[in-house]
Amino acid sequence: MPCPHFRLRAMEAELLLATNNKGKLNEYRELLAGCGFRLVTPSDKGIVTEVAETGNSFADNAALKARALAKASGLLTLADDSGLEVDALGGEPGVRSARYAGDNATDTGRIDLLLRRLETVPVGKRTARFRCVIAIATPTGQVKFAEGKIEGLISLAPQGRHGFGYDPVFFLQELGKTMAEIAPKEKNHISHRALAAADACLILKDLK
Ligand SMILES: O=P(O)(O)OP(=O)(O)OP(=O)(O)OC[C@H]1O[C@@H](n2cnc3c(O)ncnc32)[C@H](O)[C@@H]1O
Ligand SMILES: [Mg+2]
Repeated sequence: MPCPHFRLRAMEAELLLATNNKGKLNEYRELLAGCGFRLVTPSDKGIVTEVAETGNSFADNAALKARALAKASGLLTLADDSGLEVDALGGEPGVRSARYAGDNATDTGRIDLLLRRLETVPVGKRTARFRCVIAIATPTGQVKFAEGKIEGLISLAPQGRHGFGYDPVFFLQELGKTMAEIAPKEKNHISHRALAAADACLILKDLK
């Protein structure tokens, strides 16, 4: 007799996670686990699409990615555009967070550039926030949004091995640790993405 759990999962509709970022994917697998969809990736579906992130806001770029992949796959699709805003840099790198040190740069390269640009900025003026905007698109092009943010300080040097991107230099004052020093489960309780995903989950449950 087939396992009842298997039968339940087989009935769940698919939700495409439109991202090429493994760090985001890992986080969403946990964050969206109870939202009633079977999560699939572009590579699961054999879809290779690089969407040009030409928007001026996280919301515009999230919608561009979600719409393009929903159209290509015929599936309900969730995309995330996120990044770091540093007050002393007038909000940079912002929507350019992934491309901050050039198209082929690594996380380490981006962090090095950020720390160099902040070399003369004292600790008290290194305020920053991570923002995340989620766009959920239907194959017919309708889009709903959810968003979240978390405040922190840019540290003087990288610390910690968890997470991805700018996590090693994002210092959480209340915890006295960087985002890369806390366990993935803990990040998934407090992060910009966790807050956005909680709202996205309500939207998804509504769409079922
Ligand atoms: O567009 P996709 O394919 O989803 O992947 P991406 O890495 O290009 O993602 P974005 O365009 O949204 O760029 C966001 C960048 O901001 C940074 N970032 C976003 N969320 C982060 C987080 O939780 N921790 C650390 N850095 C983060 C990281 O460098 C990302 O590459
Ligand atoms: Mg991107």
